[in-house]
Parts: sequence; C-alpha cells; structure tokens
Amino acid sequence: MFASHDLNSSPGPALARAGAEALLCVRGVSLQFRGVKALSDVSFDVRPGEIFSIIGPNGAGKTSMLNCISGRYSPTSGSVHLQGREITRLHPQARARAGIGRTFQNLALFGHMSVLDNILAARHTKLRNNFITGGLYWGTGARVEEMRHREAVEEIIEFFGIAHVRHALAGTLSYGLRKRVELARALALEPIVLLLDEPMAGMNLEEKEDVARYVVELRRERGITIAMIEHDMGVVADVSDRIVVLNYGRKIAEGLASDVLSDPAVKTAYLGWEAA
Ligand SMILES: Nc1ncnc2c1ncn2[C@@H]1O[C@H](COP(=O)(O)OP(=O)(O)OP(=O)(O)O)[C@@H](O)[C@H]1O
Repeated sequence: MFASHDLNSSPGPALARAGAEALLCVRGVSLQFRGVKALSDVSFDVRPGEIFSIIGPNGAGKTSMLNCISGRYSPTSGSVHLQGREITRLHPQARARAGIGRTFQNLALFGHMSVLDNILAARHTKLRNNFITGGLYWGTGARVEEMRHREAVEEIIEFFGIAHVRHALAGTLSYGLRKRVELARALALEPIVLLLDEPMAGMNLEEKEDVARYVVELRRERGITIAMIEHDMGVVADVSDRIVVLNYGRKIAEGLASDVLSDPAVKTAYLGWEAA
C-alpha cells in the first residue's frame, strides 16, 4: 500500500535482544456486558520490541481488549500480566505507572491547552513533587526533577517534529498534527508497551505514512513495544511483526503477519478479502 515497503525492515534493538519471551501476557480474557459477550477466552502474548496488531471486523472486541489491558475495563475472567507482574485488577493510573501507555480512537487532547502543556500534563504523573508531597519535597530536588522532565519533553517534541507548534493550542492544529501530539503525550509517560487504538483512522495516505513511520521509529529508536488496532490492512501488513485476529469476541488466528494475512480463512471469512 505504501510507496516505501521497507518500513518494517529492521526488527529494532529490543526485539533482537529479547528473543521470544512475552512482555505482555493476555490469558483467557473474557468480558461480558449484560447480554453481550464482548470477549470470550482470548489469549495471546506480545513480545518485547515487536509491533503487534489486533485486527478483526467491526464489533469483534478489539477496543474491549485494549481496554482490558489498559484498565478501563476489568475482564470478567482471565488475566493480564506485564513483565510477569499481574495487572488485571489495577486501576488505569496504576497500569500507566506500571508501563502501559495508550492513545484513543477519538482524540483525547486538551484542546484549550498548548501542545507543550498537553505533554507536560501527561508527564506530571511521573513527577514526585505533586500536591501531597510537594511541601516535603520542595527545594533543589524538585527543581532538578522539573528540569529533567522538561528536557525529556523537549526530546519528545523533537522526536515528533512538533517544535514549530509547541505553543499552539492543541485544538487549533490539523488532525494529523494532533495525532502526533497525542503520540507524544503517550510517550511522555515512558511506557513499556504503547497501545494504539486506530492511530491512522480518518487519515489520508500521506498522513498514514507519517504516523506509520513514527510507530516504526518508536520501536526502532526507543525500543518501545507497540500493540495496535488498525483497520487498514496495507498499514498492518507494512508495520506488524505479529497479528491476532478477533471475530465475535473470539481469537480466530494469531501468528506472523505474513502467515495470518495470507491465511485464506482469515481473508475470506473475516476480512472480506478475496481468497488467494
Ligand atoms: N460499554 C459497552 N457496553 C455494552 N456493550 C459494549 C460496550 N463496549 C463494547 N460493547 C459491545 O462489545 C462488542 C465488542 O465491541 P468493541 O468496541 O470492543 O469492538 P471493536 O472490534 O473494537 O469494534 P470497532 O472496530 O467497530 O471499533 C460489541 O458487540 C459492542 O457493541
């Protein structure tokens, strides 16, 4: 789909280093909303440093799965582990501190705040000198920490090429730029795993290429593991290492992107693609 098909040519340092052990481990996750079974006994592993895609038709349970990982929902049964630590029942903030970062299907920036303040606000959850401890901690330590955070934010702004809009109100930016700021904000929390919910939805080809490149660079340059929902199969094929396919809340396939995407059953029955 993209002009450049070598987006995924380098597996990145973390994947090369880590071998095949799981970083994020989803086991037997089910989720029920009254009468609706959104997820039924879904298990998969996301390995260190990989770009992992969750795909499937509308209503398959993809966002529900991301929400069970990020803590927005608690699974009815099953478990989620990050680096061997169970996080199934932790609140979203505690999961963010544990290393789960995420972006949303619909933009969730503070439109009336500047780009810089949006990113700093996210970073704030990492600050030790919050309102409660501030009185005890205020002084040289707090100033040094504040400087460290500002440096980290500047580096992120540089990484995403958004320095020219740093003081612009987020709500005034183009959709593509706002998506980049959203990624920057998620990165400010220094996640171990970044969950992306349709990061390229509503974008034209050029904007999609742009975001896809940042996703690949996040992994390659920062060693961040990515788990994302994406509907555009061209993007999925270009950037993913491995894929899980959901349908009616059940896992119907998991494996290397090339294998899963060429599986005739997946193509015909679940993605509406023409069989090979
Ligand atoms: N908060 C909720 N309350 C009730 N039912 C829900 C809720 N969230 C999701 N569902 C249902 O759970 C099922 C899975 O929905 P989910 O949004 O996870 O699918 P999806 O694969 O992300 O779909 P899409 O690609 O359209 O975003 C659907 O039948 C949906 O209607």
